[in-house]
Amino acid sequence: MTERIVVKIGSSSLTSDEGGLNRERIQYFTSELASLHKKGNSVMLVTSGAVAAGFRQIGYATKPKIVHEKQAAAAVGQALLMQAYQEAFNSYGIVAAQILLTRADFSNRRRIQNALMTIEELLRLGIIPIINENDTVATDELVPKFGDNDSLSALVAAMTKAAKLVIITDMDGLYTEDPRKNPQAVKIERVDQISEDIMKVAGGAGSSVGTGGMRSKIEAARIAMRGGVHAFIGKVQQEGDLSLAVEGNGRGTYFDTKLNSLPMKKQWLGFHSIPLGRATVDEGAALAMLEGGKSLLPAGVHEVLGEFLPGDVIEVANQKGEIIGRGVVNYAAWQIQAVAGLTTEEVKRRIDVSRIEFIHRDEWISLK
Ligand SMILES: Nc1ncnc2c1ncn2[C@@H]1O[C@H](COP(=O)(O)OP(=O)(O)O)[C@@H](O)[C@H]1O
Ligand SMILES: N[C@@H](CCC(=O)OP(=O)(O)O)C(=O)O
Repeated sequence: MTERIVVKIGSSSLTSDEGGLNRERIQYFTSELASLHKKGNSVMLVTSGAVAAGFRQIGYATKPKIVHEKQAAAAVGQALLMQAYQEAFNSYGIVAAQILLTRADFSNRRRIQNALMTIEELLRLGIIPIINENDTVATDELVPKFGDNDSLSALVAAMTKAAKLVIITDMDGLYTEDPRKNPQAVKIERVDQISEDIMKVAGGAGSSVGTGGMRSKIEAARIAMRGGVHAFIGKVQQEGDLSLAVEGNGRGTYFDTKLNSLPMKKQWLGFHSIPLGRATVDEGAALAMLEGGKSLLPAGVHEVLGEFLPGDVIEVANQKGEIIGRGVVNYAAWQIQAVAGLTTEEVKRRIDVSRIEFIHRDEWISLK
């Protein structure tokens, strides 16, 4: 069976603690990816390693921590990384393309649509898109950053409606604790649902070149699963390991989902839109939205915060303060404040709105 597959490779798998690219590893991963590609799969690669590849080249002794130093290292390292991949893929007769994205690109529907159309065209031509965060423009201060590439890879997988996301790291899966800290930790083979307990076992980065650790990988698996993508987190080391991972026999943890892929509009709403307010709803309304697939009427709204206009996105919380989803509102903040808790007849008497639903079910995504 041929599939659309996103493979993410972390810095820890491509470079050493001392910095610089490990060419042998690049050669190995490329041959694994080429063999997936040869079988007719549409393969996308999300790769880290720009900072780790570049810092030694420009004379830093260790992986930099200051933003502009990291960016300088990435600017040098990204070119080295791409050059190494291009050469390696060329030896298999495969053309590779570079795509650099930021979180801001995802929050703008037009921009991400353009990026997706480019990716579609590349895949149609049998080219492997090689994706990384655009480190030289993304900083925590100016443009929100992914930081690690785990969530970037999950968003790419969900947006392109991939069947699988393979996150390659230096550990052969998720353990009950970080095995570097507790060698007695036990491997978790399968996860069907990402519960609070699963989030708790995942710790931070293990090596000095890694960034997100297991926590960001689990978060990525959660985004992928929500978008209908099966995820795998693990290690590939020997010939054929990547194909084994894709086929379900890899050395790692599998995160299986029963959900279908989400339409682009709902993905944008759930994961990339910027909410401008929050409405707290009563228990009945929360249940009707989450389990009955119903719209939210003013009667179920308890409290509203923020300044928003019709067409803006807000978060919806239950009475415990937990966020249960996001939706596009049909009312301005002052309008819903005036009619929260009132019956539909009463609302119609008091204000004039184009649609009676405060949030229509077609403009809503549940995040519970
Ligand atoms: N529960 C856990 N199970 C496995 N690894 C864990 C766990 N908690 C933390 N880790 C650490 O996460 C590291 C992998 O993340 P990271 O260093 O960011 O790698 P990468 O560069 O591949 O993204 C492992 O080396 C490991 O030390
Ligand atoms: N965009 C950055 C990624 C930073 C990073 O270390 O990420 P990761 O190894 O995936 O945890 C780079 O290429 O260096």
